[in-house]
Amino acid sequence: MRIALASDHAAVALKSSLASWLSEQGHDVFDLGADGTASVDYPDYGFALAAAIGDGRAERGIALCGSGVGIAIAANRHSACRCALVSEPLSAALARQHNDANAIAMGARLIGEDMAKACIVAFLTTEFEGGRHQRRVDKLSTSFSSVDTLSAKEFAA
Ligand SMILES: O=C(CO)[C@H](O)[C@H](O)[C@H](O)COP(=O)(O)O
Repeated sequence: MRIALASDHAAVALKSSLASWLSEQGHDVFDLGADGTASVDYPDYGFALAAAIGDGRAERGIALCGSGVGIAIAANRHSACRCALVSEPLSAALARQHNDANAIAMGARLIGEDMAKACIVAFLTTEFEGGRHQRRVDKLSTSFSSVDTLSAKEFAA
């Protein structure tokens, strides 16, 4: 599978370990940075990851920062990216089964390497269930500009 990884400075070491591990398993892995521990801004890397999914370079993405929160928010600004923040494998599996997530985000300051790997295994091996979930995932493609102008009442209708 073509898998993109991206992180800010807080998760460079974890990203490097995960990239090697995924490559050893035969995945086509590419690392979008960051390349060192100098302080950088997670939106730049979340956007890069989402863009790689959006233009087809990557089938899946793994986004890492200190908590996973910031880079997940950034990645999800791109309409092509459905990035789930996970810290255990069940959430990663559900993100595939119900949400057809094409990226996961994890926090390098919150979870260890073994747990990150368990989340990735669940993420890469679980299929989207479709059915009622497809309708909901389709709704996620509502454009941001449309969302911005809708009232809560219109969403519920
Ligand atoms: O986005 C985050 C918080 O939700 C990440 O944890 C970042 O990695 C973190 O904010 C970076 O913090 P730092 O103090 O600049 O290392």
